Amino acid sequence: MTTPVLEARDVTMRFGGLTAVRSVDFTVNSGEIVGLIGPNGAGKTTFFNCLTGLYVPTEGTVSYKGTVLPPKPHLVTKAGIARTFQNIRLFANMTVLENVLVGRHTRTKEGLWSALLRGPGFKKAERASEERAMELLEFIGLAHKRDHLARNLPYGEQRKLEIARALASEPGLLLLDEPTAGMNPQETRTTEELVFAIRDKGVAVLVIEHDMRFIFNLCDRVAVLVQGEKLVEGTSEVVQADERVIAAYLGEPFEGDPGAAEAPESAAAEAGAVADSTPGTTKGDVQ
Ligand SMILES: Nc1ncnc2c1ncn2[C@@H]1O[C@H](COP(=O)(O)OP(=O)(O)OP(=O)(O)O)[C@@H](O)[C@H]1O
Repeated sequence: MTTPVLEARDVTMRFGGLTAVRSVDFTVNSGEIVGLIGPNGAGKTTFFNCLTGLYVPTEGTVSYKGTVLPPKPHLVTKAGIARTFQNIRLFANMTVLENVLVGRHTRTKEGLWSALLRGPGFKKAERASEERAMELLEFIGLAHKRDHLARNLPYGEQRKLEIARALASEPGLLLLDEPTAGMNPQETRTTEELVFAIRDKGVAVLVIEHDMRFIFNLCDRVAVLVQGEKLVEGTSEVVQADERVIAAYLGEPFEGDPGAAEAPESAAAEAGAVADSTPGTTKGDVQ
Protein backbone atom coordinates (compact mmCIF):
# COMPACT_ATOMS: atom_id res chain seq x y z
CA MET A 1 0.00 0.00 0.00
CA THR A 2 1.33 3.46 -0.82
CA THR A 3 1.37 6.03 1.95
CA PRO A 4 2.40 9.65 1.65
CA VAL A 5 5.97 10.29 2.76
CA LEU A 6 6.05 13.96 1.83
CA GLU A 7 3.07 16.28 1.56
CA ALA A 8 3.43 19.92 0.60
CA ARG A 9 0.18 21.84 0.90
CA ASP A 10 -0.40 25.19 -0.75
CA VAL A 11 3.28 26.16 -0.57
CA THR A 12 4.04 29.72 -1.65
CA MET A 13 7.44 31.43 -1.51
CA ARG A 14 7.82 35.14 -2.20
CA PHE A 15 11.01 37.13 -2.39
CA GLY A 16 9.86 40.72 -2.05
CA GLY A 17 7.61 41.32 -5.04
CA LEU A 18 8.61 38.07 -6.80
CA THR A 19 6.54 34.95 -6.25
CA ALA A 20 8.98 32.11 -6.96
CA VAL A 21 6.58 29.33 -5.90
CA ARG A 22 2.82 29.76 -5.92
CA SER A 23 0.29 27.55 -4.07
CA VAL A 24 1.97 24.25 -4.88
CA ASP A 25 0.41 21.00 -3.64
CA PHE A 26 2.75 18.09 -3.98
CA THR A 27 2.98 14.53 -2.65
CA VAL A 28 5.63 11.82 -2.73
CA ASN A 29 4.44 8.36 -1.69
CA SER A 30 6.46 5.53 -0.24
CA GLY A 31 8.24 3.48 -2.89
CA GLU A 32 8.05 6.28 -5.47
CA ILE A 33 10.61 8.11 -7.58
CA VAL A 34 9.11 11.48 -8.48
CA GLY A 35 10.60 14.03 -10.85
CA LEU A 36 10.31 17.81 -10.71
CA ILE A 37 11.05 19.56 -13.96
CA GLY A 38 10.55 23.00 -15.44
CA PRO A 39 12.36 25.67 -17.44
CA ASN A 40 15.18 27.69 -15.86
CA GLY A 41 13.91 29.93 -13.08
CA ALA A 42 10.64 27.95 -12.72
CA GLY A 43 11.07 27.71 -8.95
CA LYS A 44 12.30 24.12 -8.59
CA THR A 45 15.24 24.83 -6.29
CA THR A 46 13.21 27.34 -4.28
CA PHE A 47 10.56 24.66 -3.78
CA PHE A 48 13.27 22.16 -2.70
CA ASN A 49 14.56 24.73 -0.24
CA CYS A 50 11.06 25.10 1.19
CA LEU A 51 10.85 21.32 1.63
CA THR A 52 14.18 21.09 3.43
CA GLY A 53 13.79 24.02 5.79
CA LEU A 54 16.35 26.27 4.10
CA TYR A 55 13.51 28.65 3.34
CA VAL A 56 10.44 29.25 5.48
CA PRO A 57 7.55 29.23 3.00
CA THR A 58 5.58 32.46 2.95
CA GLU A 59 2.45 30.29 3.05
CA GLY A 60 1.66 26.61 3.28
CA THR A 61 2.95 23.56 5.13
CA VAL A 62 5.31 20.67 4.49
CA SER A 63 4.72 17.35 6.26
CA TYR A 64 6.83 14.25 6.50
CA LYS A 65 4.94 11.02 7.27
CA GLY A 66 1.98 13.00 8.58
CA THR A 67 3.86 15.43 10.82
CA VAL A 68 4.37 19.08 9.88
CA LEU A 69 8.10 19.78 9.58
CA PRO A 70 9.79 22.58 11.47
CA PRO A 71 11.51 24.92 8.95
CA LYS A 72 15.05 24.17 10.14
CA PRO A 73 17.38 22.10 7.94
CA HIS A 74 18.90 20.00 10.75
CA LEU A 75 15.45 19.16 12.14
CA VAL A 76 14.22 18.23 8.67
CA THR A 77 17.23 15.92 8.25
CA LYS A 78 16.62 14.45 11.68
CA ALA A 79 12.97 13.83 10.77
CA GLY A 80 14.05 11.75 7.77
CA ILE A 81 14.61 13.91 4.69
CA ALA A 82 18.09 14.12 3.16
CA ARG A 83 19.23 16.09 0.13
CA THR A 84 22.06 16.75 -2.27
CA PHE A 85 22.76 20.14 -3.84
CA GLN A 86 23.10 21.41 -7.40
CA ASN A 87 26.75 22.22 -6.72
CA ILE A 88 28.85 19.59 -5.02
CA ARG A 89 29.27 20.35 -1.32
CA LEU A 90 31.75 17.78 -0.05
CA PHE A 91 34.47 18.38 2.51
CA ALA A 92 37.24 18.39 -0.08
CA ASN A 93 40.11 17.78 2.35
CA MET A 94 38.42 14.98 4.24
CA THR A 95 38.54 11.34 3.18
CA VAL A 96 35.69 9.55 1.48
CA LEU A 97 34.87 7.68 4.71
CA GLU A 98 35.01 10.84 6.82
CA ASN A 99 32.58 12.57 4.47
CA VAL A 100 30.05 9.77 4.98
CA LEU A 101 30.63 9.81 8.74
CA VAL A 102 29.75 13.51 8.80
CA GLY A 103 26.39 12.58 7.33
CA ARG A 104 25.73 10.23 10.28
CA HIS A 105 25.85 12.86 12.97
CA THR A 106 22.06 13.28 13.15
CA ARG A 107 21.80 9.57 13.97
CA THR A 108 24.52 9.51 16.63
CA LYS A 109 23.16 9.75 20.15
CA GLU A 110 26.43 10.18 22.01
CA GLY A 111 26.71 13.62 23.57
CA LEU A 112 29.53 16.14 23.80
CA TRP A 113 31.08 14.84 27.04
CA SER A 114 31.06 11.29 25.83
CA ALA A 115 32.82 12.40 22.63
CA LEU A 116 35.39 14.51 24.48
CA LEU A 117 36.19 11.78 27.00
CA ARG A 118 36.03 9.11 24.33
CA GLY A 119 34.36 6.74 26.77
CA PRO A 120 33.20 3.17 25.92
CA GLY A 121 29.77 4.41 24.79
CA PHE A 122 31.37 6.78 22.32
CA LYS A 123 33.79 4.18 20.97
CA LYS A 124 30.97 1.67 20.45
CA ALA A 125 28.86 4.29 18.64
CA GLU A 126 31.87 5.28 16.56
CA ARG A 127 32.46 1.66 15.49
CA ALA A 128 28.80 1.22 14.57
CA SER A 129 28.84 4.46 12.56
CA GLU A 130 31.94 3.38 10.70
CA GLU A 131 30.41 0.00 9.88
CA ARG A 132 27.28 1.68 8.51
CA ALA A 133 29.36 4.17 6.54
CA MET A 134 31.35 1.32 4.99
CA GLU A 135 28.10 -0.47 4.06
CA LEU A 136 27.00 2.67 2.25
CA LEU A 137 30.34 2.97 0.47
CA GLU A 138 29.98 -0.68 -0.64
CA PHE A 139 26.49 0.14 -1.84
CA ILE A 140 27.61 3.04 -4.03
CA GLY A 141 30.81 1.27 -5.12
CA LEU A 142 33.39 3.47 -3.39
CA ALA A 143 34.50 1.24 -0.50
CA HIS A 144 37.91 0.73 -2.12
CA LYS A 145 38.45 4.50 -2.01
CA ARG A 146 37.57 4.99 1.66
CA ASP A 147 40.89 6.68 2.48
CA HIS A 148 41.12 8.88 -0.63
CA LEU A 149 40.60 12.59 -0.20
CA ALA A 150 37.23 13.66 -1.61
CA ARG A 151 38.86 16.29 -3.78
CA ASN A 152 40.89 13.63 -5.62
CA LEU A 153 37.84 11.68 -6.79
CA PRO A 154 36.64 12.02 -10.38
CA TYR A 155 33.55 14.19 -10.74
CA GLY A 156 31.05 11.32 -11.11
CA GLU A 157 32.36 9.67 -7.94
CA GLN A 158 32.13 12.93 -6.01
CA ARG A 159 28.45 13.10 -6.86
CA LYS A 160 28.00 9.48 -5.73
CA LEU A 161 29.78 10.28 -2.49
CA GLU A 162 27.33 13.13 -1.87
CA ILE A 163 24.50 10.65 -2.25
CA ALA A 164 26.19 8.26 0.21
CA ARG A 165 26.60 11.10 2.70
CA ALA A 166 22.92 11.98 2.35
CA LEU A 167 21.96 8.31 2.86
CA ALA A 168 24.08 8.20 6.01
CA SER A 169 21.37 10.13 7.86
CA GLU A 170 19.07 7.12 7.21
CA PRO A 171 16.39 9.11 5.37
CA GLY A 172 12.96 7.92 4.32
CA LEU A 173 13.04 10.49 1.49
CA LEU A 174 16.02 11.58 -0.57
CA LEU A 175 15.92 14.84 -2.55
CA LEU A 176 18.37 15.04 -5.45
CA ASP A 177 19.01 18.45 -7.04
CA GLU A 178 20.32 17.92 -10.57
CA PRO A 179 22.25 14.73 -9.76
CA THR A 180 23.52 14.23 -13.32
CA ALA A 181 24.59 17.83 -14.06
CA GLY A 182 27.96 17.73 -15.80
CA MET A 183 27.97 13.94 -16.14
CA ASN A 184 28.80 11.98 -19.26
CA PRO A 185 26.18 9.49 -20.55
CA GLN A 186 27.87 6.53 -18.84
CA GLU A 187 27.91 8.32 -15.46
CA THR A 188 24.28 9.31 -15.98
CA ARG A 189 23.29 5.67 -16.57
CA THR A 190 25.16 4.62 -13.42
CA THR A 191 23.32 7.30 -11.45
CA GLU A 192 20.01 6.05 -12.83
CA GLU A 193 20.80 2.52 -11.61
CA LEU A 194 21.86 3.91 -8.24
CA VAL A 195 18.57 5.79 -7.81
CA PHE A 196 16.58 2.64 -8.62
CA ALA A 197 18.66 0.72 -6.06
CA ILE A 198 18.01 3.42 -3.44
CA ARG A 199 14.28 3.19 -4.07
CA ASP A 200 14.49 -0.60 -3.81
CA LYS A 201 15.98 -0.13 -0.34
CA GLY A 202 12.77 1.60 0.74
CA VAL A 203 13.82 5.24 0.34
CA ALA A 204 11.43 7.41 -1.68
CA VAL A 205 13.18 9.80 -4.08
CA LEU A 206 12.35 13.27 -5.40
CA VAL A 207 14.62 14.48 -8.16
CA ILE A 208 15.07 17.81 -10.00
CA GLU A 209 16.81 17.38 -13.32
CA HIS A 210 17.18 19.06 -16.70
CA ASP A 211 18.07 15.81 -18.47
CA MET A 212 14.65 14.75 -19.73
CA ARG A 213 15.70 11.31 -20.89
CA PHE A 214 17.00 10.59 -17.39
CA ILE A 215 13.80 11.87 -15.77
CA PHE A 216 11.38 10.07 -18.05
CA ASN A 217 13.26 6.74 -17.75
CA LEU A 218 13.52 7.01 -14.01
CA CYS A 219 10.37 8.47 -12.56
CA ASP A 220 7.04 6.91 -11.64
CA ARG A 221 5.54 10.38 -11.71
CA VAL A 222 6.69 13.78 -12.96
CA ALA A 223 5.48 17.24 -11.95
CA VAL A 224 6.14 20.29 -14.12
CA LEU A 225 6.66 23.71 -12.55
CA VAL A 226 6.29 26.79 -14.73
CA GLN A 227 6.71 30.26 -13.31
CA GLY A 228 6.30 28.89 -9.81
CA GLU A 229 3.06 27.01 -10.48
CA LYS A 230 2.47 23.31 -10.97
CA LEU A 231 1.35 23.05 -14.57
CA VAL A 232 1.02 19.29 -15.09
CA GLU A 233 1.61 16.16 -13.07
CA GLY A 234 1.46 12.54 -14.20
CA THR A 235 3.37 9.59 -15.56
CA SER A 236 6.27 10.22 -17.94
CA GLU A 237 4.01 9.33 -20.87
CA VAL A 238 1.31 11.78 -19.83
CA VAL A 239 3.76 14.63 -19.23
CA GLN A 240 5.66 14.08 -22.48
CA ALA A 241 2.44 14.09 -24.48
CA ASP A 242 1.13 17.30 -22.88
CA GLU A 243 1.37 20.18 -25.32
CA ARG A 244 1.36 22.74 -22.52
CA VAL A 245 4.66 21.34 -21.29
CA ILE A 246 6.34 21.67 -24.67
CA ALA A 247 4.87 25.16 -25.09
CA ALA A 248 6.16 26.18 -21.66
CA TYR A 249 9.68 25.02 -22.51
CA LEU A 250 9.55 26.85 -25.81
CA GLY A 251 8.27 29.97 -24.10
CA GLU A 252 5.07 29.90 -26.14
CA PRO A 253 1.80 31.04 -24.59
CA PHE A 254 -0.90 28.46 -23.98
CA GLU A 255 -4.34 28.33 -22.41
CA GLY A 256 -4.11 28.96 -18.67
CA ASP A 257 -0.46 30.04 -19.03
CA PRO A 258 0.84 31.56 -15.78
CA GLY A 259 3.22 33.66 -17.91
CA ALA A 260 5.44 31.29 -19.88
CA ALA A 261 5.87 33.83 -22.64
CA GLU A 262 8.71 35.23 -20.53
CA ALA A 263 10.53 31.88 -20.25
CA PRO A 264 14.19 32.06 -21.25
CA GLU A 265 15.22 31.13 -24.77
CA SER A 266 17.67 28.52 -23.55
CA ALA A 267 14.67 26.47 -22.52
CA ALA A 268 14.04 25.74 -26.17
CA ALA A 269 16.85 23.16 -26.11
CA GLU A 270 15.21 21.43 -23.18
CA ALA A 271 11.89 21.48 -25.00
CA GLY A 272 13.58 19.59 -27.80
CA ALA A 273 14.41 16.94 -25.25
CA VAL A 274 10.78 16.77 -24.10
CA ALA A 275 9.66 16.31 -27.66
CA ASP A 276 12.48 13.99 -28.69
CA SER A 277 12.56 11.72 -25.69
CA THR A 278 9.17 10.21 -26.45
CA PRO A 279 9.44 6.42 -26.66
CA GLY A 280 10.93 5.17 -29.91
CA THR A 281 13.21 8.12 -30.62
CA THR A 282 16.99 7.90 -30.45
CA LYS A 283 18.02 11.36 -29.33
CA GLY A 284 21.04 11.41 -27.01
CA ASP A 285 21.24 12.78 -23.51
CA VAL A 286 20.65 16.47 -23.21
CA GLN A 287 22.43 18.75 -20.76
N1 LIG B 1 17.07 33.95 -2.55
C1 LIG B 1 16.40 34.51 -3.55
N2 LIG B 1 16.09 35.82 -3.55
C2 LIG B 1 15.42 36.40 -4.56
N3 LIG B 1 14.98 35.73 -5.66
C3 LIG B 1 15.26 34.41 -5.72
C4 LIG B 1 15.99 33.74 -4.69
N4 LIG B 1 16.11 32.42 -5.04
C5 LIG B 1 15.50 32.29 -6.22
N5 LIG B 1 15.00 33.47 -6.63
C6 LIG B 1 14.23 33.71 -7.86
O1 LIG B 1 13.15 32.81 -7.84
C7 LIG B 1 12.90 32.31 -9.17
C8 LIG B 1 12.98 30.81 -9.16
O2 LIG B 1 14.36 30.43 -9.02
P1 LIG B 1 14.82 28.92 -8.80
O3 LIG B 1 16.31 28.94 -8.64
O4 LIG B 1 14.03 28.32 -7.72
O5 LIG B 1 14.43 28.27 -10.19
P2 LIG B 1 14.86 26.85 -10.78
O6 LIG B 1 13.64 26.27 -11.42
O7 LIG B 1 15.52 26.03 -9.73
O8 LIG B 1 15.90 27.29 -11.89
P3 LIG B 1 17.16 26.48 -12.52
O9 LIG B 1 16.59 25.35 -13.29
O10 LIG B 1 17.78 27.50 -13.41
O11 LIG B 1 18.04 26.06 -11.37
C9 LIG B 1 13.91 32.99 -10.08
O12 LIG B 1 13.28 34.13 -10.66
C10 LIG B 1 15.01 33.39 -9.13
O13 LIG B 1 15.70 34.52 -9.62
